Amino acid sequence: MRKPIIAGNWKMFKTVSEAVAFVSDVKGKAEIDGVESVICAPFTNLPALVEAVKGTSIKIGAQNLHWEDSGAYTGEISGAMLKDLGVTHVIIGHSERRQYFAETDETVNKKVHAALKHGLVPIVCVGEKLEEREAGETKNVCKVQTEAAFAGLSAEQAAGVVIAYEPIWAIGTGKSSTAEDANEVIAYIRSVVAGLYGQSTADAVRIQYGGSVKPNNVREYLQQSDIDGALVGGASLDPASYIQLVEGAR
Ligand SMILES: O=C(CO)COP(=O)(O)O
Repeated sequence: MRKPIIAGNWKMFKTVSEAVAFVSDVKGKAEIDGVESVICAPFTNLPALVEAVKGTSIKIGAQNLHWEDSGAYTGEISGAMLKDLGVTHVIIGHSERRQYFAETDETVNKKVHAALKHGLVPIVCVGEKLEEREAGETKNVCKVQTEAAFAGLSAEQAAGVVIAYEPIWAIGTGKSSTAEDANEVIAYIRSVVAGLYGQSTADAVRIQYGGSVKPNNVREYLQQSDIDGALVGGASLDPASYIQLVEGAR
């Protein structure tokens, strides 16, 4: 049984005081036995959030990292730094980073290796653009991105990676993929992992859906055979909504 994982991607939202207030609102509520609940916040919030969730089952993630441990990389943050803070997860290769910050399949792969080296759970984002979907390229795009992200990983490392399938046209648009369509692509992504490592590794890898997930549709996604969680942007920012998202994965 794969443990469902709900991760909030706060993107560039919330100050430190807003982040701490959020945790006091969701404490004891966005904590459901058998569901992993992770808040992926801006770097500036991470120390205060790690402190605020102490004694709860809520975990804290970052939204990016650099692949080197240290060095002359102005403005960057390393996996070693995140681990030292008490961060447990890190989003890698979000489509916004691929689009606006020149993230490539190659840098995604380097970052996945760096995260695993430091004992961080990588949440690797893959997904197609609207024009790729319309051209019938959805599965191929996901295959190429998944294989590139996993390059050089052992089966044991691969089993610990979380994949987030996020069709780009569904992000922040309110136009979510149907649960059946998302499940079909996610099952396909699992078959790609099986092709690389065999079925038992593929069965261990957790694959989330992301893109306009809300409290009123989260359950539908999680009921599908291959969808193991959700990576949620907008609807993860409000405490009441975040609690419902975690409850929806029960
Ligand atoms: O990008 C996303 C999560 O990483 C999805 O964002 P929305 O939930 O706001 O569509």
